[in-house]
Amino acid sequence: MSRSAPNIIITGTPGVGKTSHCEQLAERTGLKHISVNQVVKEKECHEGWDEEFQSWIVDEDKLLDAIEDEVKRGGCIIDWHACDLFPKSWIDLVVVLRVDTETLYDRLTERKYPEVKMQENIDSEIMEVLLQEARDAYDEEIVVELQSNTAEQLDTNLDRIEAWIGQWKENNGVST
Ligand SMILES: Nc1ncnc2c1ncn2[C@@H]1O[C@H](COP(=O)(O)OP(=O)(O)OP(=O)(O)O)[C@@H](O)[C@H]1O
Repeated sequence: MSRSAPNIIITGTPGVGKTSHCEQLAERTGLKHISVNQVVKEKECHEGWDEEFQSWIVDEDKLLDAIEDEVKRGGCIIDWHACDLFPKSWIDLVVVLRVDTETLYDRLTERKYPEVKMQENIDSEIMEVLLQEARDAYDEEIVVELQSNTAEQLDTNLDRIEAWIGQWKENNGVST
């Protein structure tokens, strides 16, 4: 099935700014924001709640089944802190958001994250875990790393992604 608009994953360590980017990008472009957290919760794509990490234990097969039809039509912005479970054939662009350690620390402190979760996320950002995961799972040319420390960077990122969507549509013969 050919897509009428590209599918984009916006990923990164919790607190980098995925939701902020996805919501504003959806508003600007009309693409659909798929918040995986919300899908997991609403469609019960999980095997229970992890108390220590305060997060759902995701059933990936159920999750993929839940979003497959929508994603295959195209025009989805997938918002999640993991990316390698989505089939390569579904995805046109993977944006990995990055943030400085101090900024991430402040954002997670504000959210009152449990200590174990806070440390895990900060380590993960320092070790570039999500960037590596994206590079391992997708072709190099569709993986883009963008900084998300400031509101100015967020705006510039949105401009870049919006321009990329326009270019994708042109390349794929989709009128805008
Ligand atoms: N580029 C940015 N500049 C300044 N503040 C930002 C930026 N991106 C996000 N923030 C702020 O950081 C906090 C976390 O952002 P957001 O919820 O978008 O992150 P997230 O990656 O979606 O987190 P999670 O994975 O937990 O859902 C919010 O208070 C948001 O306003």
